[in-house]
Amino acid sequence: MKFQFLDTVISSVDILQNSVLRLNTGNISQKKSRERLIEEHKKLDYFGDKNKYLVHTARSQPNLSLNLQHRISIANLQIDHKSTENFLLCRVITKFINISALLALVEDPDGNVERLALYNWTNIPKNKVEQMACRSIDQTFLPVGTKLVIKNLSYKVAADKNTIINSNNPDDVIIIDHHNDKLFSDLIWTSDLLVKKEIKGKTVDEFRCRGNDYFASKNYTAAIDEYSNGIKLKPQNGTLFANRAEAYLRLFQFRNALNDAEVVLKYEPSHLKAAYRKGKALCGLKRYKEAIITLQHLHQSLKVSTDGSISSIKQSTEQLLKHAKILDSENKNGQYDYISIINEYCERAKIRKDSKGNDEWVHEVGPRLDHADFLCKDIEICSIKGKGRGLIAKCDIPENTLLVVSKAFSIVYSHEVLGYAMKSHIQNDQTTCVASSLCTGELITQITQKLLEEPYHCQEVYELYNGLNLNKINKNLVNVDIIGNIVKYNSFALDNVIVESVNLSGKGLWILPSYFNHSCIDGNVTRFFLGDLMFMRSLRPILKGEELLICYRSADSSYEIRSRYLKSIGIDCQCRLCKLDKSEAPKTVHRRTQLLDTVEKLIKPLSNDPDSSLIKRLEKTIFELHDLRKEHPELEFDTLAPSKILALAYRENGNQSKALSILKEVYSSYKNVHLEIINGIIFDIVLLYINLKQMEEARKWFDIVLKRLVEPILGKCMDDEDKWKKEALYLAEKIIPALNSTVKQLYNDNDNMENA
Ligand SMILES: C[S@@+](CC[C@H](N)C(=O)[O-])C[C@H]1O[C@@H](n2cnc3c(N)ncnc32)[C@H](O)[C@@H]1O
Repeated sequence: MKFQFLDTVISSVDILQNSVLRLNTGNISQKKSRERLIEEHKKLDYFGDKNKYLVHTARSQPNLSLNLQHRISIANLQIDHKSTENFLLCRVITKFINISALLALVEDPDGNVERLALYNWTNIPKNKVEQMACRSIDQTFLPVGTKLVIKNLSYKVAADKNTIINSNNPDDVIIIDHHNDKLFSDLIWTSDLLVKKEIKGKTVDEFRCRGNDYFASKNYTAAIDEYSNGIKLKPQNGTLFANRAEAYLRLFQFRNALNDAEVVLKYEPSHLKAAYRKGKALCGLKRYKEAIITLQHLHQSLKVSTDGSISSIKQSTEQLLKHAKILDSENKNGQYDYISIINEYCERAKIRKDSKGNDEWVHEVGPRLDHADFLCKDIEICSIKGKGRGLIAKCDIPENTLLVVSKAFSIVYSHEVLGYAMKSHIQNDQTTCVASSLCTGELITQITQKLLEEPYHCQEVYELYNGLNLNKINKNLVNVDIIGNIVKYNSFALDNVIVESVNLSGKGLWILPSYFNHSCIDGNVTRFFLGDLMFMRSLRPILKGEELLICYRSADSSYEIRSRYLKSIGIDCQCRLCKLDKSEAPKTVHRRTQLLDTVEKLIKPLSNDPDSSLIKRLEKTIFELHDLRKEHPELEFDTLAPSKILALAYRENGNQSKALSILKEVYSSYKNVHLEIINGIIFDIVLLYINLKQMEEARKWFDIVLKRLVEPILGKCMDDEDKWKKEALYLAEKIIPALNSTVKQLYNDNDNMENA
């Protein structure tokens, strides 16, 4: 299967190769030792394609003539530079493995080692005769010791951020054998010269120390290798298992971490660190109750211990136990401390100014938050006619009830693929489009990588693939085609929340929210993102048996845009808005398109100086747009944005009361529709009242917008209104810092705030 990301086509095999490379190679961009590279290459073998292929025959050229001056060493290769004149003389030092390209390690005469990827060497045979000639890529393919000359090579940074030599044309690779090796007969290979001193077998302790060194440099994959080598020598070594458990925790491989911690505890039940790590792994695996029992047990034994050296683990255990209890309560009761979650979010999404005043991420990745999932017991997944599965209310559900909280299975932020500087400084439609495409590609790769690491997740992910017969596929086998489809049909784009003027965008896969079906206009569930956490609440009272629906694409985008997207994911939406849109006469559709074009042209120069003729033309167009839908004014959304602009134009012309009346009219017509633009309209009303110094009215409207902004997170105010409002204000200012100055104007001293 091929995936198109902008103008780049990537095959599922390439995605698999990237994932396998990342999985098996310590993701550090630094030159690695020969030993380390060999270790990593060995691990790729497991993922190698064992099928037989028609393989290009490597050439030996008896009359090869080369200008030896153009021989280049691996150390002199330049990233992203294609060398047409120079050639590389190298020698194969590992067997080749087929993962979309043929991968092996080569050394040059100076002893430098690098990865080599040979592309376009294999073919899938078409006919029987060719099939006979097929072979597997094994030890006999360009065996270890084969000397090669490679022309036209390029040097790249691969998906795992390590370097790799690429050759795309088999004709550029020439075997150096007895026919032509005279060319290099004077050359001495450094590795041949090395005195082969007897390498003493490493001890368990040496493996442990090397593992610790890798751990300290945050290369957890390499650390795991070293600990594993030590474990092979001495399978009862508790320290190695305990250390490896921590390395697995750092890589979020909780099942592996738990296994290791349990091995230690089997032999050494009082191993404190292993018990702590077991508690952590259980939290990661969402087995909160077991985590609490483990940690309580540990806490108890630490309490009675008189050993002074354990104070730090005592403290961490107390903290982790407290956290496990919080996670358990979140999971069981849906009780979330929103203030602390928002604080945690702001901390992790922190931006600071660099010396030139540019925004700079303190955290290059994330934010990813550590909170539990929640599923309201009053809803369930059922089969829905014509839609596959969906969610149904088991009983009547009040407005603003927390239905689901879900942590992303995997999330990719735009700044992680683009770099924050690029995202913030070249923010335009094109960047957004590039970012979205890159995020999708990266999301598929990361999910693939996660499933390769922990195949037990496959089932919950594959079950999202509507229409997939799970009996027919191997649930533990990672399949990039399936993952690609799951991402296409189920991924969510992050489309809200602004913290410190940072617009976090990205894409993710959330498991439970993926079961919600779509309605353009009759959605009864809203979603709200805080980093990788998605909160879903009922938008209005929902009756028993009613389907819970979210909106995949906003109703105020045109039918053309909406339906194009919905069709791409197999939805022929039958909501009242789509039915009306579909039933419209072509003449009406054409006229609307013309009018919307006119609006577009009219509002473009508006930011300069809106004159009265422009206002008149805008009013005329808005009137006509209304008129096109006069039978169904409740389903007319085209005039929302132009009306907001019209009000702005009146305000710029000094007619604030007219601006106010336009905005208030829009609000009263659309206040029950869940559209983000309505919040902007109410906020404009607040600002107009502030300008008019009518603070009481301003505060009244501010309360309306505050509720609309914060209720999706905090829920409705239940009893203590003052407390609710204080929390709401705090959250709103964190989420939308632009509110800060408005709040100050509205409640310009602390006393007023107290009375708010
Ligand atoms: C995110 S999934 C929702 C869960 C899905 N129904 C399932 O069983 O896995 C999106 C898919 O659900 C179906 N779907 C969602 N909303 C729909 C609607 N309004 N009408 C028809 N199919 C819908 C489409 O097949 C769509 O590709």
